[in-house]
Amino acid sequence: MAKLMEDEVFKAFTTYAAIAILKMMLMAPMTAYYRFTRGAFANEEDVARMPAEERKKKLRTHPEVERVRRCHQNDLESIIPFVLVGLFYTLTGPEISAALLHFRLFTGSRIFHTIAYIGPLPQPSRALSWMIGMLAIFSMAYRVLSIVIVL
Ligand SMILES: N[C@@H](CCC(=O)N[C@@H](CS)C(=O)NCC(=O)O)C(=O)O
Repeated sequence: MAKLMEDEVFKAFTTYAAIAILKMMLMAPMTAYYRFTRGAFANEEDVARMPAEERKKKLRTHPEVERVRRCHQNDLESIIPFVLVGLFYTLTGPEISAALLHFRLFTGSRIFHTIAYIGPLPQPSRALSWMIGMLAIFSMAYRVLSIVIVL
Protein backbone atom coordinates (compact mmCIF):
# COMPACT_ATOMS: atom_id res chain seq x y z
CA MET A 1 0.00 0.00 0.00
CA ALA A 2 2.83 2.41 0.94
CA LYS A 3 4.51 1.53 -2.40
CA LEU A 4 1.27 2.24 -4.28
CA MET A 5 1.13 5.67 -2.65
CA GLU A 6 4.55 6.47 -4.20
CA ASP A 7 3.27 5.72 -7.71
CA GLU A 8 2.77 8.90 -9.74
CA VAL A 9 -0.36 7.65 -11.53
CA PHE A 10 -1.91 6.50 -8.27
CA LYS A 11 -1.13 9.84 -6.62
CA ALA A 12 -2.68 11.68 -9.58
CA PHE A 13 -5.76 9.44 -9.43
CA THR A 14 -6.13 9.99 -5.68
CA THR A 15 -5.87 13.75 -6.20
CA TYR A 16 -8.51 13.96 -8.91
CA ALA A 17 -10.82 11.39 -7.28
CA ALA A 18 -10.69 13.42 -4.04
CA ILE A 19 -11.47 16.66 -5.93
CA ALA A 20 -14.42 15.02 -7.73
CA ILE A 21 -15.78 13.47 -4.51
CA LEU A 22 -15.48 16.76 -2.61
CA LYS A 23 -17.26 18.57 -5.44
CA MET A 24 -20.06 16.02 -5.26
CA MET A 25 -20.27 16.35 -1.46
CA LEU A 26 -20.60 20.14 -1.81
CA MET A 27 -23.96 19.56 -3.49
CA ALA A 28 -25.50 18.62 -0.12
CA PRO A 29 -24.72 21.95 1.63
CA MET A 30 -25.72 23.68 -1.61
CA THR A 31 -29.11 21.92 -1.47
CA ALA A 32 -29.51 23.03 2.15
CA TYR A 33 -28.64 26.61 1.15
CA TYR A 34 -31.25 26.58 -1.63
CA ARG A 35 -33.84 25.06 0.72
CA PHE A 36 -33.39 27.87 3.28
CA THR A 37 -33.12 30.74 0.81
CA ARG A 38 -36.07 29.51 -1.33
CA GLY A 39 -38.11 28.38 1.68
CA ALA A 40 -38.75 24.87 0.39
CA PHE A 41 -38.53 22.02 2.89
CA ALA A 42 -39.08 18.28 2.49
CA ASN A 43 -40.22 17.01 5.91
CA GLU A 44 -42.85 17.95 8.49
CA GLU A 45 -40.21 18.12 11.23
CA ASP A 46 -38.14 20.63 9.21
CA VAL A 47 -40.94 23.19 9.44
CA ALA A 48 -42.26 22.20 12.90
CA ARG A 49 -40.90 25.31 14.62
CA MET A 50 -42.39 27.73 12.12
CA PRO A 51 -45.66 29.57 12.74
CA ALA A 52 -48.64 27.37 11.73
CA GLU A 53 -49.63 29.53 8.75
CA GLU A 54 -46.09 29.35 7.30
CA ARG A 55 -45.69 25.59 7.73
CA LYS A 56 -47.91 24.56 4.81
CA LYS A 57 -46.35 27.14 2.51
CA LYS A 58 -42.77 26.02 3.25
CA LEU A 59 -43.48 22.31 2.91
CA ARG A 60 -43.13 22.28 -0.85
CA THR A 61 -40.79 21.63 -3.74
CA HIS A 62 -39.01 24.48 -5.51
CA PRO A 63 -37.64 24.29 -9.08
CA GLU A 64 -34.19 25.57 -8.04
CA VAL A 65 -33.91 23.12 -5.13
CA GLU A 66 -34.90 20.29 -7.47
CA ARG A 67 -32.29 21.45 -9.99
CA VAL A 68 -29.51 21.19 -7.37
CA ARG A 69 -30.82 17.77 -6.33
CA ARG A 70 -30.77 16.54 -9.95
CA CYS A 71 -27.23 17.85 -10.30
CA HIS A 72 -26.22 15.93 -7.15
CA GLN A 73 -27.94 12.80 -8.49
CA ASN A 74 -26.09 13.18 -11.79
CA ASP A 75 -22.78 13.44 -9.89
CA LEU A 76 -23.58 10.15 -8.16
CA GLU A 77 -24.29 8.51 -11.52
CA SER A 78 -20.95 9.67 -12.88
CA ILE A 79 -18.41 10.16 -10.08
CA ILE A 80 -18.91 6.74 -8.46
CA PRO A 81 -18.16 4.96 -11.78
CA PHE A 82 -15.12 7.25 -12.25
CA VAL A 83 -13.70 6.31 -8.85
CA LEU A 84 -14.18 2.57 -9.46
CA VAL A 85 -13.07 2.41 -13.10
CA GLY A 86 -10.29 4.94 -12.43
CA LEU A 87 -8.89 2.71 -9.69
CA PHE A 88 -8.84 -0.35 -11.98
CA TYR A 89 -7.32 1.80 -14.75
CA THR A 90 -4.59 3.05 -12.40
CA LEU A 91 -3.70 -0.56 -11.57
CA THR A 92 -3.10 -1.32 -15.28
CA GLY A 93 0.01 0.92 -15.18
CA PRO A 94 -0.83 3.58 -17.79
CA GLU A 95 1.56 6.37 -18.86
CA ILE A 96 1.30 9.34 -16.48
CA SER A 97 0.52 11.71 -19.39
CA ALA A 98 -2.40 9.55 -20.59
CA ALA A 99 -3.67 9.06 -17.05
CA LEU A 100 -3.52 12.78 -16.28
CA LEU A 101 -5.41 13.54 -19.50
CA HIS A 102 -8.24 11.18 -18.44
CA PHE A 103 -8.38 12.43 -14.84
CA ARG A 104 -8.25 16.11 -15.79
CA LEU A 105 -10.82 15.79 -18.56
CA PHE A 106 -13.20 13.95 -16.24
CA THR A 107 -12.81 16.24 -13.22
CA GLY A 108 -12.90 19.41 -15.35
CA SER A 109 -16.00 18.17 -17.17
CA ARG A 110 -17.82 17.49 -13.87
CA ILE A 111 -17.01 20.94 -12.50
CA PHE A 112 -18.26 22.49 -15.73
CA HIS A 113 -21.36 20.24 -15.65
CA THR A 114 -22.27 21.69 -12.24
CA ILE A 115 -21.78 25.27 -13.45
CA ALA A 116 -23.88 24.52 -16.55
CA TYR A 117 -26.64 22.84 -14.49
CA ILE A 118 -26.88 25.33 -11.63
CA GLY A 119 -26.24 28.41 -13.81
CA PRO A 120 -28.09 27.37 -15.85
CA LEU A 121 -26.10 27.71 -19.08
CA PRO A 122 -27.84 27.08 -22.40
CA GLN A 123 -27.68 23.55 -23.80
CA PRO A 124 -25.72 21.78 -25.20
CA SER A 125 -23.13 22.96 -22.65
CA ARG A 126 -24.33 20.56 -19.93
CA ALA A 127 -24.84 17.67 -22.34
CA LEU A 128 -21.34 18.12 -23.81
CA SER A 129 -19.65 18.27 -20.41
CA TRP A 130 -21.55 15.14 -19.35
CA MET A 131 -20.46 13.39 -22.55
CA ILE A 132 -16.78 14.28 -22.03
CA GLY A 133 -16.92 12.79 -18.53
CA MET A 134 -18.58 9.62 -19.85
CA LEU A 135 -16.02 9.31 -22.66
CA ALA A 136 -13.16 9.55 -20.15
CA ILE A 137 -14.71 6.70 -18.11
CA PHE A 138 -15.38 4.55 -21.18
CA SER A 139 -11.85 5.11 -22.45
CA MET A 140 -10.40 3.98 -19.09
CA ALA A 141 -12.77 0.99 -19.03
CA TYR A 142 -11.65 0.04 -22.55
CA ARG A 143 -8.01 -0.10 -21.43
CA VAL A 144 -8.90 -2.07 -18.30
CA LEU A 145 -10.93 -4.63 -20.26
CA SER A 146 -8.40 -4.91 -23.08
CA ILE A 147 -5.72 -5.79 -20.52
CA VAL A 148 -7.46 -7.93 -17.93
CA ILE A 149 -10.45 -9.51 -19.69
CA VAL A 150 -11.16 -13.07 -18.53
CA LEU A 151 -14.46 -14.58 -19.69
N1 LIG B 1 -30.06 10.26 -15.35
C1 LIG B 1 -29.73 11.12 -16.45
C2 LIG B 1 -29.12 10.27 -17.58
C3 LIG B 1 -28.60 11.06 -18.78
C4 LIG B 1 -27.66 12.20 -18.33
O1 LIG B 1 -26.93 12.10 -17.33
N2 LIG B 1 -27.75 13.31 -19.08
C5 LIG B 1 -26.97 14.49 -18.73
C6 LIG B 1 -26.70 15.33 -19.97
S1 LIG B 1 -28.17 15.90 -20.78
C7 LIG B 1 -27.63 15.35 -17.67
O2 LIG B 1 -27.06 16.33 -17.26
N3 LIG B 1 -28.89 15.00 -17.30
C8 LIG B 1 -29.64 15.75 -16.35
C9 LIG B 1 -29.97 15.05 -15.09
O3 LIG B 1 -29.42 13.96 -14.82
O4 LIG B 1 -30.73 15.60 -14.30
C10 LIG B 1 -31.00 11.86 -16.91
O5 LIG B 1 -32.09 11.52 -16.44
O6 LIG B 1 -30.90 12.82 -17.68
